[in-house]
Amino acid sequence: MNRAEPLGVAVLGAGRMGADHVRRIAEVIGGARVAAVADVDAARAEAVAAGVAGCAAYPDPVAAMDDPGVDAVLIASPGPAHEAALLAALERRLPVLCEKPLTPDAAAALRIVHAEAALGRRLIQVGFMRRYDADFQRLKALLAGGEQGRTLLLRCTHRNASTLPGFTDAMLVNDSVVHEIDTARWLLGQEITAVTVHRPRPSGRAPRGLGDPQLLVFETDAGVLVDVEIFVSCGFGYQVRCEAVNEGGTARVGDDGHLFLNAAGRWGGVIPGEFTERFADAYDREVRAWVAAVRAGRAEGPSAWDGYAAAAVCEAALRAQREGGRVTVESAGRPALYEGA
Ligand SMILES: NC(=O)C1=CN([C@@H]2O[C@H](COP(=O)(O)OP(=O)(O)OC[C@H]3O[C@@H](n4cnc5c(N)ncnc54)[C@H](O)[C@@H]3O)[C@@H](O)[C@H]2O)C=CC1
Ligand SMILES: O=C1[C@@H](O)[C@H](O)[C@@H](O)[C@H](O)[C@H]1O
Repeated sequence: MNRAEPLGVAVLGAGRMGADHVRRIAEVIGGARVAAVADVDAARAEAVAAGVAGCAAYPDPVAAMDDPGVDAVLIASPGPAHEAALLAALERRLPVLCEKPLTPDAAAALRIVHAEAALGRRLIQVGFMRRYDADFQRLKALLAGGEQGRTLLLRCTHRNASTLPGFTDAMLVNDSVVHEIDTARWLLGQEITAVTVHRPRPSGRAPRGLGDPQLLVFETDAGVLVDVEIFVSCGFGYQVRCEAVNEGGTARVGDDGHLFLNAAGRWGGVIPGEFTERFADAYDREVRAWVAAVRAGRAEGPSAWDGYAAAAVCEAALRAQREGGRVTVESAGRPALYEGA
């Protein structure tokens, strides 16, 4: 599908991420234009579309996909709305960039994998944007190079300053830890096979009903342990760190790239406030790569299978949260479409 004219994108969901992706496509990346915006909150869709020349607003996401100017879809509605939007896009053979999680549960994710596999070609990329972050890419290259030997442990920290009321234990896994699940699979090239969840006493800052922070320990099929501190009401900013403990050294990303000072008996740096700031460059690279691939008729980046694999691990983590103990991950067979990907 090599094409000269810009790719016409329908953005579904005009909330925080959707509005930011609209700005990114309209003003930052080139090669694409926002042809339509849809939000079940019609006023929100209209307000966002009004800022973009030639962009139509719809209250119905399917109507937006059917806009004549639309060649591809970016899904930025909440996770539970993803399955319906993905199936409608696949039915129309429209390439999709779907914000994480692919779906909040493994059964729905598997339905998407099977629907795409039945078409015989990849149309879906999942928005695991850390794969596009320069620091994480450096860490991946270092691990792949093998100069520090085999990785033994991956130690992850994921902190948000605060979260909205209504954030649940399940969202802690499906919306937040899902990033570490994908990051670990991608960095290590291994599958996660089991998970245990540990809960300290909850912070007084956590929204009512949320057990925050939590410590999740994942085991991979090659015997690596991945621990994740998830703390979504830490109060002081947005902090994502990942340290690989290898046979011959350690390598960490997370603070580098930001100002780090030593001064008069103190050390420290600047902590970004939000993911939109910390991963701004990764989101730009992600959407730019998606547009370039779609315009060239290719599919790349995290696949629907990666979305399913993460959902299967999330499901095991939710069971571990509820029931305690060590829970093994149950995974379906990988369709041929995703072999070697
Ligand atoms: N990659 C990343 O770092 C991040 C990804 N996300 C993901 O982005 C997606 C959206 O998250 P936010 O923008 O934070 O949520 P939000 O709540 O700010 O916005 C969601 C918008 O979707 C609309 N909406 C609800 N149902 C819809 C439907 N069926 N069709 C179309 N629009 C619908 C809502 O009215 C709202 O305007 C989620 O999948 C979330 O997990 C969110 C934050 C960061
Ligand atoms: O994807 C994201 C949010 O949905 C999630 O709620 C946050 O915890 C993550 O840090 C952010 O990257």
